Amino acid sequence: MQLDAATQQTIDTWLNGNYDQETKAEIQQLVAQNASVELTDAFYRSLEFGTGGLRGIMGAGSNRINKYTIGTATQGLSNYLLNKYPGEKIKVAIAHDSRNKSDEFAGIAADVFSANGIHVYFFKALRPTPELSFAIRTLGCRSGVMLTASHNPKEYNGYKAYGADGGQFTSPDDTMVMDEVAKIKNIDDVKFERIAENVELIGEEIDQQYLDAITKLSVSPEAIERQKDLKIVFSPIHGTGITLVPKALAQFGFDNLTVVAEQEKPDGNFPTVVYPNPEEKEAMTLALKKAQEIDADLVLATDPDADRVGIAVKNNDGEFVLLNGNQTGSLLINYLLTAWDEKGKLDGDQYIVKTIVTTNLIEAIADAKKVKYYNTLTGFKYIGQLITSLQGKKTFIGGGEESYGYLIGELVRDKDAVISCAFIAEMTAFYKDKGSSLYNAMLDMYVEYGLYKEELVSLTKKGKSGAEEIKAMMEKFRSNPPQTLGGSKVKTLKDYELGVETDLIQQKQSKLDFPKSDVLQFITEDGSIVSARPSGTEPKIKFYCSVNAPLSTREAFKDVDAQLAAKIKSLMEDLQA
Ligand SMILES: O=P([O-])(O)O[C@H]1O[C@H](COP(=O)(O)O)[C@@H](O)[C@H](O)[C@H]1O
Ligand SMILES: [Mg+2]
Repeated sequence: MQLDAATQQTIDTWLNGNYDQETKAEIQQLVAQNASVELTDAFYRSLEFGTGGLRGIMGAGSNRINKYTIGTATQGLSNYLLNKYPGEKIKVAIAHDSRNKSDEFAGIAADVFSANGIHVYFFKALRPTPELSFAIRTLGCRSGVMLTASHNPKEYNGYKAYGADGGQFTSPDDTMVMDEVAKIKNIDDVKFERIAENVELIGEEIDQQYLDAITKLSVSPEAIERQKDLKIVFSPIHGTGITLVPKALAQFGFDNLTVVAEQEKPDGNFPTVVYPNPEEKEAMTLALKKAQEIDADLVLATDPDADRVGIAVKNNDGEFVLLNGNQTGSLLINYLLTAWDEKGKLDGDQYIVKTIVTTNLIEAIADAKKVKYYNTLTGFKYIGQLITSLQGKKTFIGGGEESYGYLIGELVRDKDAVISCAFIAEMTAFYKDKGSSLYNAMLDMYVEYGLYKEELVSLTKKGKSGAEEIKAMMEKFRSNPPQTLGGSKVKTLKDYELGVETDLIQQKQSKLDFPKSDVLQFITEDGSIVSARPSGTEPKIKFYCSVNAPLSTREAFKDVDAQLAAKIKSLMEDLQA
């Protein structure tokens, strides 16, 4: 069997150390089978904090999610907190989603925090990720963790780690936590013995505070009052959305909700879908079926930890169409700015946020409404960080990213599908109340600002060899960038890893004002953008394409849309040539 020395050493540590029999048996079985690929993947490194915290496949190994890696991460986080807040009675909050073992891992995190003398507010049953962010802020916690792998396949689990502001850790604290985790060389240095008096159960009282707070954000309660029978279909896709989305919609005033029965029950095997990800068309099938059956106005579906939401609306031919994250995000921002404007609430102090791989349509909308916009790197944690840095100086109206994540208001510092569902329903009611529909509101938005069409192409490359392949692809684009894309010259290259923007026509370079990140962007003379980056949560390389063209009328939509689809295809062919 061919294993490198460091990997072999880690395996030996696990086989000889204080790990339980079940774990050792799992490793020994792989050793007996000479499963060098599996062993390498499981042990060649320790799990690292990526875009969305720790995330990995469940199983034995330093590069897997198991009670030992969760325990070690929590010990590292505890050490960081104890250093940062010496002499203080530190409080943290813990929640978990519906995945297999999420509850068990949440218990381990509680054991370790409490054993370190940290007070734990422990959600006694599954809850959405955004509610954890809210709880951290409301309960004056210094940190919090959410046990979830978000929308990843069922084999995965993970650990989203939050700071005192309710946002996921960003630099320099993310590295400080990781350094503390890396310092733990021996599993015996992790305190697994729970101190029961340090663990306090929480639940309904936080739910109610959260629901009351988000209801106050509502901008168009009159429209909802008149359209309260808006027919909404909702699916939690076997996740945590069920705990709060129906209540939030009810509290906003909607009283005609149908929950997709087959997907209502939380279940870590996600038995009715291939992936529990509302970005996947297939995951929306049952919700769409229900919507057709009852002739609904709106379809909403949330991912397992209820921070993402996918939606579908009826087009003018009476068919339900799925909107992508750029469309929903643009619609939300357009609605919010319109409604704030109508109420005379825009006074120059407000702002919105998107990420660099999210549609520039949002910039066009903000410009037209004279509202300031910001771009951040991919990762909602950067949006959260920005909100915290501007808190008290400017007002955050809303923000979002292409990967189905949005947030309205400053109560939470992560994407929030509960708030988003309420506001997507509110905007649908708003346009219906004006005699239009959400679909027509989208067409009108395109007529006003131009039709922006985006597509995400991801290539999956698993394991150590996959990671190397992705690295090589990025290097190739970096050293040999495309000259033309979709028939138009590439005029700008942005390299966020080097922090440099190059004007390829004038051969001029300038600095990019962003933290370093492995992202490349090619911008053509006709305004198309292609961004390439390795995913930080899944073994994938991602290509984000964005093209746009003017749209003269609602009726011209299908033709212009088809032209833009063809353009994206040719762009992607050029890129892969
Ligand atoms: O997975 P989630 O929903 O927690 O979301 C996390 O991962 C997404 C995908 O990231 P990547 O492209 O690096 O895989 C990011 O867009 C998102 O901001 C982040 O919060
Ligand atoms: Mg999620």
